[in-house]
Amino acid sequence: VVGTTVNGTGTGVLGDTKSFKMVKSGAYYYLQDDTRGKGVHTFDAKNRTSLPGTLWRSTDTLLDAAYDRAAVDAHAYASQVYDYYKDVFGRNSFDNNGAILKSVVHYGRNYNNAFWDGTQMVYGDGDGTTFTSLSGGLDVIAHELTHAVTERTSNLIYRNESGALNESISDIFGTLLEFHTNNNPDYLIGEDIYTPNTPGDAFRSMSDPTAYGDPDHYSKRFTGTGDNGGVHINSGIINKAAYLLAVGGTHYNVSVTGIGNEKMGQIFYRANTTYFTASTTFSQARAGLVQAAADLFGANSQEVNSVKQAFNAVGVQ
Ligand SMILES: O=C(O)[C@H](CCc1ccccc1)CC1(C(=O)N[C@@H](Cc2c[nH]c3ccccc23)C(=O)O)CCCC1
Ligand SMILES: [Ca+2]
Ligand SMILES: [Ca+2]
Ligand SMILES: [Zn+2]
Repeated sequence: VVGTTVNGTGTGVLGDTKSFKMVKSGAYYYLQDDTRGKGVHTFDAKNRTSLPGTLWRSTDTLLDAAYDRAAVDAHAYASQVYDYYKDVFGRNSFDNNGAILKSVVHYGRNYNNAFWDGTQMVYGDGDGTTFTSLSGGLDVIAHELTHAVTERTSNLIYRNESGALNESISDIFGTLLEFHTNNNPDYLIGEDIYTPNTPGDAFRSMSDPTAYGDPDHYSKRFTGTGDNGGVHINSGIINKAAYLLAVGGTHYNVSVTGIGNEKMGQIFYRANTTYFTASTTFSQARAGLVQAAADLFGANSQEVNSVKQAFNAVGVQ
């Protein structure tokens, strides 16, 4: 819509208060942020599955009803992910040309998932037991938006090893968003929205993928056809390598010197946007990450050595 920017405030999925930009047009206020790129727009699918639904409209700037919570987080967290890519990597939205960030909430009925469909981020409300509204997890939103970045850069094929690499990159930046914004950061994925009645669990772990049945070494990779050849399963191998690269540690008797989250993120961002291609395998990813680290820190740097150690530790040469 065409209108004037105003400040909105609201309650998120976890009951936390946050502020965001809205546009006032006539008598209504919309979840439209005109201050970031070409805009951040949040829609309401009204529990149906036609997309994108309608641009979120309110009669005031206070979104504190239960039905508003999913939209508040989708809008505020999408803005935070926009700011991260702009401030940290100088990337203006997923297309690096300010593309409008579209989010849709209240998709379907009790829909226990979320996805990037090539045009927008779509979030279900969950069934209230296995999941609560999936836009309530900053790591989930950054995960989905990173699929858009990957699609516009390496465009890693969403199947087998390139797909698991695609998945891991999304988990990595989902996690880096939590640390960058200091939003209860951890190396778990989906902890804020998974099993709302059970604290401390998640559906994936980067620090210990085996905690949720995912492999933490190449010798344990899934070779079946399910899950597009295990894209959400074998991502554990790269997730573990990324965790070790950032934090350090000894894994299967291989010691890795940690270099910190920021440098790990820089290396993965540069590799994904410069060296990875649609068909990049785990082994080729190692080479691309080594090259990215060399570009950033020098061929004989600790960072380069730590990338090699991390991939040795998960059995990828
Ligand atoms: O973006 C993705 O990789 C996932 C997209 C899944 C999807 C793909 C195509 C159509 C619909 C849904 C969504 C997320 C995901 O990892 N989903 C996993 C785990 C999961 C979520 N909800 C589930 C319900 C049942 C089984 C598994 C799941 C999956 O779909 O495998 C990412 C972060 C949070 C949810
Ligand atoms: Ca997390
Ligand atoms: Ca839980
Ligand atoms: Zn994903």
